[in-house]
Amino acid sequence: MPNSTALFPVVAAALIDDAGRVLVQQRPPGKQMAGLWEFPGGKVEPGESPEAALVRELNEELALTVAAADLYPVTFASQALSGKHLVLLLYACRRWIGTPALLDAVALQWAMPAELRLLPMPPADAPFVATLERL
Ligand SMILES: Nc1nc2c([nH]c(=O)n2[C@H]2C[C@H](O)[C@@H](COP(=O)(O)OP(=O)(O)OP(=O)(O)O)O2)c(=O)[nH]1
Repeated sequence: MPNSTALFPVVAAALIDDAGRVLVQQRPPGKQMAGLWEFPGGKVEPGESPEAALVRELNEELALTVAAADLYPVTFASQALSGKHLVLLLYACRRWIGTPALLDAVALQWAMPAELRLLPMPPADAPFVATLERL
């Protein structure tokens, strides 16, 4: 029997600066997983490519201008989440225009990949940290 669980596509970016630090943001109160630290990004809207969605989200959440060509697929997570099935695509990005602005999150911080282990993050993100440490 086919599995009818709806896929829930989400894109996220590891913005990596010249020092090798990665930008994470803290989810605001009232949202699912409030208070956890995440990679900037969000849901892929119907009809949108993952890259277009991430370019849009980085602009909406951080006021950054990013070219789709500067988004490099790194890895993904696949897990059940609230009755749906989350497919979370992680991209790396080392080039953007602008300075990250706090438009959506409670707080932003640049952290070395090893330091991310100390932050509470959504369950799907845990394997991403080890992958980023190896980049
Ligand atoms: N952006 C992001 N979302 C993540 C990460 N890890 C993780 O499990 N998620 C989950 C949390 C949410 O269930 C979903 C993203 O939804 P969201 O509510 O942040 O998306 P959005 O920015 O499009 O939000 P909105 O327009 O509905 O306010 O993916 C992550 O590292 N970054």
